[in-house]
Amino acid sequence: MDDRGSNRSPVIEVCNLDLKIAEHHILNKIDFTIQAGKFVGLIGPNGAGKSSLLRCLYRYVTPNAGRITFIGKSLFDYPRQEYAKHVAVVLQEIPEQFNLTVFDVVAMGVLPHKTLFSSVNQQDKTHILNAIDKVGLGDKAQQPFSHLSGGERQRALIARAIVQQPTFLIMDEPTSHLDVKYQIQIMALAKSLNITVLASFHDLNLAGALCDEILVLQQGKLVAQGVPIDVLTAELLADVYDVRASVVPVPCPYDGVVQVPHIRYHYGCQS
Ligand SMILES: Nc1ncnc2c1ncn2[C@@H]1O[C@H](COP(=O)(O)OP(=O)(O)OP(=O)(O)O)[C@@H](O)[C@H]1O
Repeated sequence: MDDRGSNRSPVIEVCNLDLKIAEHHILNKIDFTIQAGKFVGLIGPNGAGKSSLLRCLYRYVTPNAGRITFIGKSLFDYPRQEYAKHVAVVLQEIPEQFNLTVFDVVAMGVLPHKTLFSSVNQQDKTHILNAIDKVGLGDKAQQPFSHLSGGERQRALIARAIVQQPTFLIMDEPTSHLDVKYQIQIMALAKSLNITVLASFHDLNLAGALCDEILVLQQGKLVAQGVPIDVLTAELLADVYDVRASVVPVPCPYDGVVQVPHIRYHYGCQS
């Protein structure tokens, strides 16, 4: 069912956000709202500011101006553990997690839900193993995380996010190390969680097929936002990415009703 037009409560509200690093204006007066349960894609060329914006949202950097409201309260007012319960992050830089097994890494997802004196119980263990199975790593649960391939590590980190049961999932290029099967499978899995997701993408067809809404950054400015079929036009691809392409509407793979954009690039036609 297409509920893209429905009015849900906002999970994230970004207002007039500015980020400067050493006099370089990286984000410029960014405004947007993400409603609960939406799967939102963040796209834009290299250097547009996608990772910087996500870093503001997962509190790795503090913006110079503007406001980020998370479920009605300033994002920066949440105590650390409270924030960790609500927000999960999957990044493109994959840490080594020295000496830990895949199970150990995924189990970190339950920690924000534990008090100082409670430990991982049988129910948690079942939940952790289920998440490891879901991302196709069931046979590697006891292997060292450091022995996994890049794509397998990324899938383990997505399993960790599943275990964390966040309200809001932030993913920075979550498919960058994944082969095409896992690109589709992992993103479908993230979508099936029915939580609010903001994920950056370079694969615009994947973004167009998966996302309820798309935000487009160009040189630190938000230049377009809306449903994929409205945003991912040949004109936008020419203006923002400087590529020639044709865009054909096709039925959404998830509901077969909504039209999503299918992009065909015209190779060799760049200016
Ligand atoms: N710590 C930093 N110091 C100086 N400049 C930075 C810093 N971090 C990012 N930038 C600059 O900010 C701009 C946006 O970078 P960012 O990594 O957010 O872009 P992006 O859209 O995620 O790019 P990509 O698609 O290549 O990953 C770039 O020009 C980058 O060089």
